[in-house]
Amino acid sequence: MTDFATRLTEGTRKFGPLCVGIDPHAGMIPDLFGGDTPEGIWKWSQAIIEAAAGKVAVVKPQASLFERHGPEGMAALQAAAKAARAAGLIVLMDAKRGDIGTTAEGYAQAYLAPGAPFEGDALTVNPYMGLDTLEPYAKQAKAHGKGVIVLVRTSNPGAADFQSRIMGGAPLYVRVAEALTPLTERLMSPCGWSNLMMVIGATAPEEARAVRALAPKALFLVPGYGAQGAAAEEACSGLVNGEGGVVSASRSVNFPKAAANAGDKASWRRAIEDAILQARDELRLAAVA
Ligand SMILES: O=C(O)c1cc(=O)[nH]c(=O)n1[C@@H]1O[C@H](COP(=O)(O)O)[C@@H](O)[C@H]1O
Repeated sequence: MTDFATRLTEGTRKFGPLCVGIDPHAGMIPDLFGGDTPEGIWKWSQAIIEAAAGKVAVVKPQASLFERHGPEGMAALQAAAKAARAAGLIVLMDAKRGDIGTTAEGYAQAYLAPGAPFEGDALTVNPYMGLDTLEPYAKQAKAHGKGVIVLVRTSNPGAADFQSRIMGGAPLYVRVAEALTPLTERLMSPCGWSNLMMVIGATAPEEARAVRALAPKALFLVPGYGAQGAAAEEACSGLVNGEGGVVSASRSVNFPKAAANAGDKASWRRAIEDAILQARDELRLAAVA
């Protein structure tokens, strides 16, 4: 079994660090696919996956935007994760789970266990309830070569409300990164990177450098490039010679202007592919600059 960190590192060596988000926002799914219905978001997700396959290594479906359609939306999420993995893409399930250890077990089984209903290669989780709550995910990661993606310094403006508060002389996000050191070690991959991935927003490049110094072996998931305003150079500030993580983009590659104006599926597909290739090439250059 080739583990998450190894596959991600090989994939980003080949394609660069862009991770294509799959974020079916309300009111944004073109009528070409059936609009904002469970069937529409599935057909649209499938088309995004087809456009991304062979151009990038990694995709990140956002669970809430499927969940809002209830069971049929969750069936679309399940189908999207399955289709992406079948297309050879590495799938980061973005559900930002967090619960006490005994019930976190359920989330770990739902998203990371082999054959799980929403099986991905890795899952985003919230560490706020404590290190013990990460154990069920770590157990799946260790047993099945999966990745655990822990929020450390998020990209949103409110990240400063709690994460930047000083705690014992250092910001809370630094304390979180420090506290994750033993888990990062436990989940080390033979490739030299850990199966522990940290979320570090592209909107916080200095914080990314600070966390990289503390966590030299953790992979980074860097959201905030594109629609949230961070530039490619900022997004890549925590990468090391182009390696050590991915930069995710959702709205900028899901809903580029040219795609909104497309009158048929072929021109929609061209617009999406152009947006993916432009972001991919920009990030690939910035990652090694
Ligand atoms: O974990 C995430 O993916 C995430 C963490 C974070 O700090 N900020 C953040 O924007 N995200 C996700 O990354 C994506 C960003 O989308 P865009 O702003 O459209 O590129 C969304 O799916 C967010 O939920």
